[in-house]
Amino acid sequence: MANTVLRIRGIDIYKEYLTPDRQAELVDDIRQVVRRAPFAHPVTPGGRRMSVKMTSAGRFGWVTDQSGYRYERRQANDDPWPEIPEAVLRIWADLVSASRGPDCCLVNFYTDTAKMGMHQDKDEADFRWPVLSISLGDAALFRIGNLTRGGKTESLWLESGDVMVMGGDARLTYHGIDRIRPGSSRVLPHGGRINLTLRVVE
Ligand SMILES: O=C(O)CCC(=O)C(=O)O
Ligand SMILES: [Fe+2]
Repeated sequence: MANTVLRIRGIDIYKEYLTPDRQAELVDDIRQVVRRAPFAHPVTPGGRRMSVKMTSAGRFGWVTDQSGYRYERRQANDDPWPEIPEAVLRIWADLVSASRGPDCCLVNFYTDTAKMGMHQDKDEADFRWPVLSISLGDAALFRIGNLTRGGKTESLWLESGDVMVMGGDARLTYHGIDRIRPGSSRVLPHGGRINLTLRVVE
């Protein structure tokens, strides 16, 4: 596979990092995760239902509801979150750290019309650890902003098999997903997009 690494505003984007076989394996693994931790539409602290469906794997899951954004050790039904699949951990070990694994794999599912507003990932305790993001399925228009809200932005399409690392000075860069390009991938048989973000929480 071609391994073009783009660097945009300090964010590393590994285009086509995952072969089609690895992408298919990850999709199967995520299907198992979702069986044990079903997707839900989270509600923001402001009371708005997010268009993206979410679930998590790992020691912590990221949740949001009227009482705020946070990490939880258990699902709403008190079950622990499923383990992060080995194939997912391998990507972190290869690109971030072989000695310290992530605590959370947030799983986002985007239907054709879902999007995610500009935000920072800042609910983690130690920003020296990057956030690693894996894209599967339909392409998504990813917008990269600045360390404070507003200002000029740049956008790029994240495609199935792309892996991104937001670390260092770019760890707290504002980012979001403007839109999905429906029908752009066959990796998910029923369409849509899965994004996995790996985070060190504690
Ligand atoms: O879907 C993406 O590529 C970005 C997801 C994201 O920013 C997040 O879950 O915090
Ligand atoms: Fe984010």
